[in-house]
Amino acid sequence: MRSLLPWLRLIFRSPGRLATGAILLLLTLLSGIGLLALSGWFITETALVGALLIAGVHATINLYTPGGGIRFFAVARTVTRYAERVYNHDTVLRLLTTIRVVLFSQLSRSGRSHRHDLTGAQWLSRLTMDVDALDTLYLRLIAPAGLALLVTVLMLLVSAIFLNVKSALWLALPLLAAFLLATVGTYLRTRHITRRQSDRTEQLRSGIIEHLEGIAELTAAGRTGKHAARLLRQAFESNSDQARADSRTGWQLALSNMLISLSAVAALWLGLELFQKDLVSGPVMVMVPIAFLGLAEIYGMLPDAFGRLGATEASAGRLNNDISIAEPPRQVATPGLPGELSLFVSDLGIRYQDLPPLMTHFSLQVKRGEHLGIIGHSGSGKSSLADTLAGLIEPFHGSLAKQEACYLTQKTVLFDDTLRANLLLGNPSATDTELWRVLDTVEMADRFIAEADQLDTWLGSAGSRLSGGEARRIALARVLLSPAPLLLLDEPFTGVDAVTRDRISTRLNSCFEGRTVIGFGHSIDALPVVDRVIHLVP
Ligand SMILES: Nc1ncnc2c1ncn2[C@@H]1O[C@H](COP(=O)(O)OP(=O)(O)OP(=O)(O)O)[C@@H](O)[C@H]1O
Repeated sequence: MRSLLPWLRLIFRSPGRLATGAILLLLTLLSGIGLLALSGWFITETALVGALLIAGVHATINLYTPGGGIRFFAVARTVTRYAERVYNHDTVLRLLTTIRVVLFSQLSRSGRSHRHDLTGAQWLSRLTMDVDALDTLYLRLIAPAGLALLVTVLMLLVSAIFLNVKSALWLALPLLAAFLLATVGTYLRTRHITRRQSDRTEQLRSGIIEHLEGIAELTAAGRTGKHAARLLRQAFESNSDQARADSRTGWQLALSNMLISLSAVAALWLGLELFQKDLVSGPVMVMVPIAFLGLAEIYGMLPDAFGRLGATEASAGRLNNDISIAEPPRQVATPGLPGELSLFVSDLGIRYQDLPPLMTHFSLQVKRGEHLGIIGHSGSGKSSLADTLAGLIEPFHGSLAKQEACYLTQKTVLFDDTLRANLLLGNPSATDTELWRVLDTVEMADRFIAEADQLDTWLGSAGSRLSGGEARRIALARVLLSPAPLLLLDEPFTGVDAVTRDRISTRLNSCFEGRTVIGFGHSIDALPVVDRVIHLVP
């Protein structure tokens, strides 16, 4: 339950809205109960008056006031239900916005090192599922449970007034039991299953995304069937949990409904005793039990909501974990940058989560306009260092100061958009002439001049309409367009053949003039021309 606390605090940030929504829900429920109770009273009254008239006894009945009351409750029920739905769903959408904004602003502060274990699609799927589980916490669970208690107390007061206090106390017993069965009982009986089911669903969704992303590799290895069979098994396990939880929730609902019906029968029985002693009238004797039946509407909402509470806790736990790793950024000194330097790094330490440090006491000074190559074996920490210099990974100690930098990451990232839009990300004010010039530098101008749409050619999802080496050169062109004085290039020529690479390297010299460039690669050949080289040794 504790996992829900931060989210409950967030939900109760606007108590006025929540209270208004609850009042509208209460009015809907009371209109429904009023409609049932008054109709029961009226039908009994007319039946009794009819019987008296048949027996030749003089009797009169006022048809208009109760008839008007019944119409009032019927209209009020419809109107308040409509208003309640519109208002409360608007509240839920607002809550969703608040939760998303808070969550994403916290996550965006987290270092890249914390996000490596899931792909973008897996993150999206997981966060959507977990946030969706939270947004109905108030409307499905808190408001109905609170109102069920309130309406129950009101009903007991009505019984105390129309019957007597002793009857009300007797009637409180089955209602209290129905409430506990529908809420705490359902939660306790389903929480382990639904928590496990939530984890399994999360793993299944993640597995399906992985399957789709790796379908080419799986097909090539002839493992599609085996992989799909594993997913089907996971889906079966998740569905079995769901079925088990649904069955338990169904039983709780049935038992709680049975107790409400029992309370109605008990109210009739207690009323009958009072009727026989002439302490209540016949219509009142019928009205109270019928009003009790109206409680089934609000009680009926509870088992489903409490049956999902375990899954909601699991979602909240996962989100809390994401946020806790997202905060707080470590305090790394950012000294002033001496005028002649582009980058100053002193005593830097890099570490992934709780793993042993990847790098300690790393110091480096790069002069403005200098072209530096940092080379090392695979796994020596080049990309981690580049991420740290770019500010994507928070170092655990040391100090770092740099000029404004533009970073070509090791992974080529292109957006499902036009060539122009992809390039303009590097410099939104670049002219078409500048775009063609930079395309020429990376030897991609001819490729797109031949296209009908030229700069407006669509690149496809993640640049899927380009070869690996072509996509890399477009990503490089985007970085070259940036006006940043410091460029960080992680393996800039991945996928580009050696002859093309050498030609582009020569052209890059003029682009790099006056700018500081730090290239990261396995060997000096993999980088543009550099003035100085550093070897990273793991
Ligand atoms: N998110 C992460 N969590 C834990 N360890 C990581 C993470 N990312 C990288 N590492 C580890 O850090 C080490 C350095 O990785 P890094 O990617 O920086 O090396 P690299 O020199 O760029 O390698 P390559 O040339 O193969 O790209 C490796 O041992 C790698 O397994």
